Amino acid sequence: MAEIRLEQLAHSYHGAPSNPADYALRPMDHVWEQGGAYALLGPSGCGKSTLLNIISGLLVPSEGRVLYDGKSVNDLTPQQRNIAQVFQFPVVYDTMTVHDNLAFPLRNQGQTRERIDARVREVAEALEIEPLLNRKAQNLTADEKQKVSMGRGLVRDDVAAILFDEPLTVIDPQLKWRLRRKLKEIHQRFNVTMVYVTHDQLEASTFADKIAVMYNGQIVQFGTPRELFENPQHTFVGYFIGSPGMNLLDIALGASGIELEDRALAVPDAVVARLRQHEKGRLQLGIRPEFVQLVASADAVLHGYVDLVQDQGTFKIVDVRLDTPSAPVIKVRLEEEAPVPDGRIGVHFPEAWQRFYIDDHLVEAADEDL
Ligand SMILES: Nc1ncnc2c1ncn2[C@@H]1O[C@H](COP(=O)(O)OP(=O)(O)OP(=O)(O)O)[C@@H](O)[C@H]1O
Repeated sequence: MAEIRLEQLAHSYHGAPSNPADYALRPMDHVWEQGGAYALLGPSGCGKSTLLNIISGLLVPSEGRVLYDGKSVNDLTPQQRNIAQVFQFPVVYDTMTVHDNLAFPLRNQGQTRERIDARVREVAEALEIEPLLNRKAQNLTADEKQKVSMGRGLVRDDVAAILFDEPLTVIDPQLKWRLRRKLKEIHQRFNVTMVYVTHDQLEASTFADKIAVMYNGQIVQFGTPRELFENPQHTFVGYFIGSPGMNLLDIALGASGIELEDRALAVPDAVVARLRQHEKGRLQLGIRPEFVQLVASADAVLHGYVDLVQDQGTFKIVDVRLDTPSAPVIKVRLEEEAPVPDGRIGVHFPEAWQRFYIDDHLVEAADEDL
């Protein structure tokens, strides 16, 4: 097990990168602590696989260093790095039994037969594949093969880390949830550093204690699921995490305070003063659909009409179109039983849940603002 540290790491697939857009990974510093359960979450093409392959040694970074427990591994092969990697599609030896597939990495290390058998049984039991141990891998379903692939990653207890690259893609949706929980249990039991790549926020938050959100070749936030939900450091995190994502509204700093088009919003003076300290840039107000309140028309400065109601079974998503000149839509998440208001309604953003962004980055509240 190891701490994995990235130092000014960057990668470009172009021979001679000349601008930031030429980089699949932009310069980053990051630490995965020893024994942690982490997810690397982001949309397709943001650089997740590139980063994982650099950590495992399948890809040589064009800039920066990867350190395991403080030592650079840039010049080491994947084998020398002692990393286990589980890919999207199962990697198993079809002609071998499940037992022999799991035993293979240990036999390569020359471990004793007793030790191998004990460890194979332990891992098979954790993954609930004990009944399959004597079956040939070629006769297994895709789900079962992927469990064997995971088992091959878990079976060695000397690995620096286990990297999972969207490992549940081929798994039946019914089984996915169970396997994610299983992986979490296995993490707690074996205490090994795990990095789990996914584009699915639910998958990330059920597995990981901390999630690194990637966007455009950068880690834009590293935090617990709760931190990502309550305090998105970047508008992308606000938009990507949550169901639906955060409402983001263009606002301006006027003489009297924060203005949303032709309306003056109720924002504490200290927050307005703080925003005024910043250079010019695109200013946005973010508010999660869970925190928007629909109130009596007389009690609000913003008003609108319900445009659309989507019943999700356990909650409702209501689109409210504001009656400001550009008529933006605000998403509001309501309890399943809550009534949907009729006619002109007031829309209120509680101060505690207002977040402000300049050029997509959160403007942190100063202690005295809180
Ligand atoms: N071998 C390659 N040669 C050139 N460009 C590449 C190569 N591999 C990836 N890229 C580009 O690098 C960027 C990051 O790709 P990467 O596969 O790391 O993203 P990802 O987040 O893992 O996406 P996905 O979830 O679709 O696998 C993308 O723009 C991709 O087109």
